[in-house]
Amino acid sequence: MRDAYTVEAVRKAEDVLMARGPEGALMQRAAAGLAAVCARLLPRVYGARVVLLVGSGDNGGDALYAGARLARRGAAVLAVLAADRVHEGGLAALRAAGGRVSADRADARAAIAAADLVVDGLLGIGGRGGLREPHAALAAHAADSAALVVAVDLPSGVDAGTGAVEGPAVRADVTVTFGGYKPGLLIDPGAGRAGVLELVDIGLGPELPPAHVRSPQAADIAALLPGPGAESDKYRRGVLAMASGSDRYSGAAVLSVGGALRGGVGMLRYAGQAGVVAKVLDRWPEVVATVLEPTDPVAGLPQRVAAWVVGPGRGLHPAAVVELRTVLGTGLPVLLDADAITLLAEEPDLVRDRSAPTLLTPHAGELARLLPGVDRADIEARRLAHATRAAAEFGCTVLLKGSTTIIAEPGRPAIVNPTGTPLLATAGTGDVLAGLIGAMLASGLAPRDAAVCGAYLHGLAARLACGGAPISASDLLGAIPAAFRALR
Ligand SMILES: NC(=O)C1=CN([C@@H]2O[C@H](COP(=O)(O)OP(=O)(O)OC[C@H]3O[C@@H](n4cnc5c(N)ncnc54)[C@H](OP(=O)(O)O)[C@@H]3O)[C@@H](O)[C@H]2O)[C@@H](O)CC1
Ligand SMILES: [K+]
Repeated sequence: MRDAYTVEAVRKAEDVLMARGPEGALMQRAAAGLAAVCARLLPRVYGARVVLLVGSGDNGGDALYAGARLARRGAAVLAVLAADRVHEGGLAALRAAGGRVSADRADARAAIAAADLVVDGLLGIGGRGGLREPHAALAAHAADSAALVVAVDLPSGVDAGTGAVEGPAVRADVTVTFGGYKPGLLIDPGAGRAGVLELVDIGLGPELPPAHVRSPQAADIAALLPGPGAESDKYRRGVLAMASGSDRYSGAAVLSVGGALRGGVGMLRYAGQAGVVAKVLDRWPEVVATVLEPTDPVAGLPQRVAAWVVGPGRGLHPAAVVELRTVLGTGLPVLLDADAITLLAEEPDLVRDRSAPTLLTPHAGELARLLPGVDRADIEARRLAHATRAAAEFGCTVLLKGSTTIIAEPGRPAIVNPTGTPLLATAGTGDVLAGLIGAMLASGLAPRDAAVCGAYLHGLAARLACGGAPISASDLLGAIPAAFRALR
């Protein structure tokens, strides 16, 4: 698990340690860790051309002390100063180690273009908003250079707490972060700027509160996943009921059912209109299906099931409303996706008043419907805040789909899924996800764990499907078994 902490929590922990230890000890630990990662990344430290981008704060101090360490090992280190005043001790250490210092813009540009390694020490957790000048120009030069870019603590211009990027920001190949991850390193757009993450332990651990945000790794998912035991039968593995698709959107039914079957559901009971039932059975003969009568849309809904998935491609007509009320009226775990979320926006109390486990899986546009006064762009820019708010307002688990999928539940740290990929931004992949998570719910996982496992496998399957080439939702279905195998 990667644990991320708010800036306030990190600063508080640092204060406690600084009051206890010798002055500057934390910065020396940070700089030593940073220099070690830089040395590892360079083919040879001796003679390597290293440029430090140095801002006015302690982030620049880290860069200067690390630069001094590299200079002592024979690297040609140049510090480019972005402010009139920079960390004095760090500057003195660099000079004493034989490093050079420049504040000349033309010099800086040429040196960055010719560098092997650029160390971004412009801003750390003290940064606010998009980069000002000359920081922005230096970040642009680093982006134009063939040099490897290593960010100190976080890429400058990324908001440490949220991952928001408001204007120019550094794009790093590697980010060396200190004491604990910051949410902005795990959540897009910040996560996309951070490259590979390296955590340096500076001893904050015992002073940190519980994580604000967590990001599960492969071993965490493997430990959560239900596996069929020797005595499993189809009922113990879970029976899932599904109300997805319609004669108009039959693909949503075929894909969501496929997601559940590939997700390891013991038995799937599907209910829908005659035409869509035929298509589901044609593709997935293992499904137990019921045709719903137009005159009484709920009489034929499956009974004796462990969990429900409602909504993908189901439509917004009156029968869908009656169906949604009926399913939410059971005491079973229910996943609401797509059209069911749009309907819920009209009757939010259906979930607010519910005490049984409930999971909403909106994308940003759907979440905007649930949160009055917020638009899609706001949600994209501040995903963590809005997912957390929706979970609190509806008193349930919320999985916000997107470039970084976030899973929020009241009173628990939010989870960031690390396997997301832009390849998933294609029609039908959300239907597959709803089915996959439904299978986990039916097997008995709590909504948060089911959502975490489903999102992780879904992203991994997308990455495995075509080796980085564009994929369809059907390709994604085909790759789910490989994603499971990769975790075993
Ligand atoms: N605390 C510790 O024990 C340890 C801390 N450590 C390190 O310290 C880092 C935090 O250091 P920090 O607090 O000095 O802030 P930092 O991020 O360097 O910069 C603040 C300066 O930037 C400026 N500025 C802000 N926004 C800007 C913008 N958009 N564009 C341009 N400028 C902008 C702002 O100026 P202002 O806006 O106030 O005028 C202010 O002067 C932390 O990330 C880690 O690397 C480690 O050594 C471990 C021990
Ligand atoms: K930085």
